[in-house]
Formats: sequence, C-alpha cells, structure tokens
Amino acid sequence: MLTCDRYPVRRLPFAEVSEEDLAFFERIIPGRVSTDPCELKLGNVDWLKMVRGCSKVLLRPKTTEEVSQILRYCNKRNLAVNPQGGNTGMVGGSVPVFDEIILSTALMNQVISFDTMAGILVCQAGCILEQLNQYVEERDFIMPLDLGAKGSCHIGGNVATNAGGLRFLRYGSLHGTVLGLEVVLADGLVLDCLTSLRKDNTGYDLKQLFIGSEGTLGVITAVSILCPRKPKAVNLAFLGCPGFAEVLKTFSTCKGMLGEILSAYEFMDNKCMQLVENHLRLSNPVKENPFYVLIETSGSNAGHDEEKLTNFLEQVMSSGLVTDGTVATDNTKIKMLWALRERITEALSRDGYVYKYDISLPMEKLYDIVLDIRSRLGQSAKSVVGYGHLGDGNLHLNVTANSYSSSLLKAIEPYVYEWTARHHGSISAEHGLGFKKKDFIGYSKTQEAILLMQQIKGTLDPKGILNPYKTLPSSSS
Ligand SMILES: O=C(O)CC[C@@H](O)C(=O)O
Ligand SMILES: [Zn+2]
Repeated sequence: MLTCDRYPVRRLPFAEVSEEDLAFFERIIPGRVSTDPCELKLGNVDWLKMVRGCSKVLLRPKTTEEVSQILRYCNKRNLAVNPQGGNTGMVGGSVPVFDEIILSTALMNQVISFDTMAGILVCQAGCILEQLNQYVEERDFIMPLDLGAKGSCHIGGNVATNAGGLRFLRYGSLHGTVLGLEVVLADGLVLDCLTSLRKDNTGYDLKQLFIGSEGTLGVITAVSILCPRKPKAVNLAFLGCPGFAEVLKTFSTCKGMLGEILSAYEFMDNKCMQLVENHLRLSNPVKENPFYVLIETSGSNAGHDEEKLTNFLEQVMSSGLVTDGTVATDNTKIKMLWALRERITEALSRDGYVYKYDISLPMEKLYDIVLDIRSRLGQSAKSVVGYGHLGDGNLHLNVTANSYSSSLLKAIEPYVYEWTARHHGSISAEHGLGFKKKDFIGYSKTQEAILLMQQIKGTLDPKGILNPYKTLPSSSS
C-alpha cells in the first residue's frame, strides 16, 4: 500500500521530474541515473515494508561535487529530494513519501584517510558500517557504534539519524564521536566542517545540527569519526533473571563491579526469546526465565577481566538476581549469543505486522509500559514484547498483529506517547522521527523548541526540498 493511501498526507507543490531533468542528471552522472522499475521498487519501500513512495528516479552520485550539482539544480527546479543510505531505518525516514528523487549514497563508499595514532577515520557517507569496522579492526581499532543492521546501513545514514545501537553505553552518542562532517546544503553549497580535531571551540558547532536531522537540513557526504582501540579481551555473559526488578539490580551490581570494562547491557523478555526460537530456530542457551540480559565486557587484560566477571557472576547468582547463565569468550559463541538479541527485530517482522516504539524512560519505569500495553490490548495483539538497551534507559516496545489495523493503532497511539511524556521520557530514543513519528514530536519537545527547529529548517532549506514530510510536524498538526 502506498504511504499516501494509508496516511493522511498531501503532496506539497514541488515540480515533477521531466525528460529534461533526466537528461540533465544523465549529463552530471552518466550511467548512474536509474528509472528501472525493479531498482525503484527497492528504493521506494522501507525494509519493514510499511511505507512506500512512488519515486520515478534514483540517482547515484560518487562525489561531493556531483551531489552539489544535483542539489543546486533540484533547488532551482523545485524538485524534492529524498537522501537514502542503507535504507534500514525504522520510522520511514529513508524512503520517499510521494515522488521525491531518491539520492542514494551507495556509490560514495571510499575511505578517505585513517590516522593510526589518533584512531580517526575519514570516509565518504556511503561506506557500510560493517565494512568500516573490518577496515579499522585490521588496524587495531573498532567503530564506536554497532547495530544489528551493520551489514547494510551506511555511516552517513547512521550520522543523519544519530543511530545509537549496542556500544552506546560505552562509547556514547555520535554527537561525541563524530569530529567533523562535510554536508551539501539544499542550494548545493558544500559546507566543509570535516575537521579531525578533538577540541575546537571556534563558534557554533555546526556539524551537530546535521547529526540526527534525518536528511532534512543537508546531505552528509563525508564523516570524520573517532574510533576506540580494539579491546584485547571481550567476554559476553547471557543470563536469566526471575523478574524485572532483578534485571535492574543486576545492572546496578554490574556497574559497581564491572564499571570500567562494561561495554553493553541489553535485556529482552521471554516473549522475545520465544519469537527468536519459533521464527528463527535459535535456541535458548539457558533455562527459561521471564527476562534475559546480555552483559559484554571489553578490556585490555583478559586475566583481570575474567576475574572481575567471575566475582560478579558469583555475586548475582548467590543473591538470586540471576538464576542461570552462560559466558562466551570465543568469537563464535559470542556471535551466537549476540544473535539472540540482535535478531529480535527480524523475528518480530516474521510474526506479522509490527507496531514499533522506541522509548527512553527512567530505568525503573522501563518495563511498566510493556505490562500496561499488554493488558490494554489483550487478545487484539498477537505479541507485545519489550527489549532494548537497558543501560541507556532505552526500551524497544513492539506489538505485532496478523495485519495492519487502524483500530489497533488507535488503541496504542497516542496512549504510548502520553504515557511516555507523563514520565518525562522521549518518544524516540534512537530511531528518529522520520515520517511515522514526526507529528508526535510535541510529546517530547516544547512548542518553542519546535518553532526554532522550523526556523532553522527554513533558513537552511527555504524551499523545503530536502526530505519533505519528515521529522518536523506537518503544518496542519
Ligand atoms: O526493531 C526495533 O524496534 C529495534 C531495532 C534496534 O534498534 C535494536 O536495538 O535491535
Ligand atoms: Zn535499538
């Protein structure tokens, strides 16, 4: 179903792509202008198959200069543009809503430089996260972020959406690790903020505006990012907890006993475990429990880390916070245990139509909303699950049903957002607002803040050609 048929959205008065436009693009990027229906089918739909546009052209620039020429032209012609990276987003931000031109970063995939002393990587926006991680690992570093979608997401898309992921707890947000950006603005101007300095307090830090702006303020073409050293020892513990209170106490114990080597603390409920078992045929490595946690440590001395982890495990097992567990130090088992958590999204999408919520809440309230929604929806939902980045106070609440139903949607929204706002949480912790959540921004931001965002958008993109219908609320709402 087309997005414009499912959702109440009206096409803004942008121009339509003409034969002359296509000829112009062909002159700038010969052989990289696609009107092929099969390629467009892929570029028009998000990977969850929940939003679908009807773009008629997909452009694949290789250089910043090409992006600049394309945007300068589109801005003059009043043609709307949808920047697209790996198209792995969760909120419909990376696909057109109507017939916006798809500007893909897929061919902008070159590493520009790597400073082996400082661990600073400079690369084009279309580099795939997993490939970058391999590249820096060969040089004894790792990327500061890791996501389930690493095999296809682009670093430019990660930065544009301020993706969080599994290493956030240790290495923090991209607002801290991104040192510089090169961005092409709506009128084609190239904004070169691609520095690699750790410290630079000269004026406003403009790059921060583009981190998390979801392609609405400019197209990120290159990124400079600080990479941590590759840890010498990595351990992963997969533990079963009898209740959510124990999940929280285990976290607190873990912070005290493993603080400096802790690199991830993730949780999932038993319903998630059942879904990965049933849909993906993965097996539960521990005895059945209401909750499971994954604790990763990354350090520089295997012996020390093991001793710390053993003491911690003795403590949580003897106090009954954890009833069963398994530990992995070798890569194969580590990957196998991570898959149980990383592949929940995939298992959910095989369960049916998925309603996704990505919420920040005070940690002690994190699971209450799952219980509340589960009892509120009763039999009308197939599964209501909770999992996520507990260490960051970030819950992924997902509801599945056999098919899309507007009455089920009405039972969840805006209830979930009201609940979140009441507890001073965020209605989008790490996935952004995209198309699907933009009209709910008011639950997490004040009117003054939203107005200022609209003014910034108006200054940088006066015609509104960049990723329209995304991030900021539609003027009628
Ligand atoms: O599918 C989701 O809702 C969450 C996806 C991702 O952010 C994760 O942490 O696995
Ligand atoms: Zn997540």
